[in-house]
Amino acid sequence: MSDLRAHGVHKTWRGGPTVLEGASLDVPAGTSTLLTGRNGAGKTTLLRILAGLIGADAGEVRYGDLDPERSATDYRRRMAYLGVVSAGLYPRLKVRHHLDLWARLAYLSAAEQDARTAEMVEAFALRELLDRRPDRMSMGQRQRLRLAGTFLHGPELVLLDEPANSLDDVGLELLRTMVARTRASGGVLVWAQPFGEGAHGIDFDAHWVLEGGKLVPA
Ligand SMILES: Nc1ncnc2c1ncn2[C@@H]1O[C@H](COP(=O)(O)OP(=O)(O)OP(=O)(O)O)[C@@H](O)[C@H]1O
Repeated sequence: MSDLRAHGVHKTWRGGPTVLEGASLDVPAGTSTLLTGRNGAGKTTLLRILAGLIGADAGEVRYGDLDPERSATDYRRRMAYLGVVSAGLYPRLKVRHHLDLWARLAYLSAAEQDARTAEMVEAFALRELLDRRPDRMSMGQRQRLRLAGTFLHGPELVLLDEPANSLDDVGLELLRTMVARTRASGGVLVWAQPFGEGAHGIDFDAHWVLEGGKLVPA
C-alpha cells in the first residue's frame, strides 16, 4: 500500500478562474482525510486532478510511484473516484446488472466478481433492490448503488466528492464502515465536502481546508 502525495498543484480553467495555486497534500497509507472549503474553492477540481481525470497546469501527483497521467491504467485499477454529480447510472438497468457491468469493466474474474458483488450488496444494503431500476429508486438508494460501484473493485485509493449526499443515517453508517475498512486495509481515502457540513461522525486522521488555491490544515 502507498501514500498519496500532491505537490504544488496549479490549475486555471481555460477562460475561467485560477482555482489551485500551489496546493500540496500528503495522505499516508491507512489514513483518511477530510477536505473542505467554501463553494467554488476548488475541491472538485483538486479531487479530479488527484483521480487523474483532468491534468494540472503544474505540480505533481503520485500514489506511491504511480503518476496518474503516465501510468493511467495501473492508477485507475487501484483508484476509485465518486463524483458529486448524480451521474453514472443507467436509468433502466437493474441494480444487479449495474454490478455485473462494473465488475466486467474492472476485469474482475468470475470468482472475484461473485465475491465482490456479494460484499457490496451486503455493505450497501442492496439486496432488496437488486431487481430495481434507478429510475424507480430514491436519491439515497441511488447513492448507495453509486457507492457500491465505487468500492466494487476493491480500490486502495478512494476519492469521494460529497459522498454522504442524500444518505439517511443508515446509509451513512454503511459508508462509515467502508471508510473504516479502507483505512484498516492500508488504503488511502479523501472525502471532500463544503465547509460547515460537519464530519458526519467520522474520525478523520486529517482535515485540510482549501483556501485561496492552497491547502491549509484545519
Ligand atoms: N469545467 C470548468 N470550466 C471552467 N470553470 C470551472 C470548471 N469547473 C469548475 N470551474 C470553476 O472552478 C471553480 C472551482 O470549482 P469546483 O467545482 O472545483 O469547486 P468546489 O470547491 O468543488 O465547489 P462546491 O463546494 O460548490 O462543490 C469555480 O469557480 C468553478 O466555476
